[in-house]
Amino acid sequence: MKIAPSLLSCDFAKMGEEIEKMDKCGADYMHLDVMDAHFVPNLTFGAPVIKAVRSYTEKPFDVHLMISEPLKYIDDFAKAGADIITFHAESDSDISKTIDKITENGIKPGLVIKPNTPASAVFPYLDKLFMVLVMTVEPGFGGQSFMADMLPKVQEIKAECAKRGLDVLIEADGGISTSTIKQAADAGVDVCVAGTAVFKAEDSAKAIAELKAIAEK
Ligand SMILES: O=C(CO)[C@H](O)[C@H](O)COP(=O)(O)O
Repeated sequence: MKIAPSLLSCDFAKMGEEIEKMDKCGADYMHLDVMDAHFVPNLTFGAPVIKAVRSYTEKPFDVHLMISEPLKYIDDFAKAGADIITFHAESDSDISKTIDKITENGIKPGLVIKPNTPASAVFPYLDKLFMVLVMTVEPGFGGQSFMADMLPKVQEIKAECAKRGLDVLIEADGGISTSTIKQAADAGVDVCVAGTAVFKAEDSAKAIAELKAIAEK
């Protein structure tokens, strides 16, 4: 199980140092939540901030675009140093064109589905994807409760990938903790995003190690 700490829960005044700390604590990816106050009811940061903190780690930047028109901004996030860009199937941009734009920039593409979107929404694009992100909360805010009823979607996507011989990573985002990560792992999740569970822990290194140990039991 890979752990991607969500910087949404970090101290924004020290984002660079927080990234450096997560690197030392054993994070696999840095998960950066970009919100536009339109696609979701919250506003965070954009490409200039990501560019400013890029040099604090060599670990991959996993950039989750919760924005209405991702296609317009792919070049900006690529230049800022994203390694993986995930965007929503429910956004206003053409899905195929957006995936192609991400790939043309040398970035790994991922498609995200909100809780009310069926697993089948990602099926037409699976052969072009590096990752599928299944939201286990409604996107917009950290600290929400894990929706275990999203896990059958993980199993459906895993099964479809296996049927087609595709190796696509499945990421889960929202409400991941020591109480929920085992269910996610058992369903086939490869990467868990964790905000509160890592940043609000007294010892973030211990929290990441614990999450991994529980997932791999
Ligand atoms: O994308 C997100 C919200 O849209 C966050 O990454 C997610 O909620 C993680 O936070 P927590 O682990 O506290 O639930």
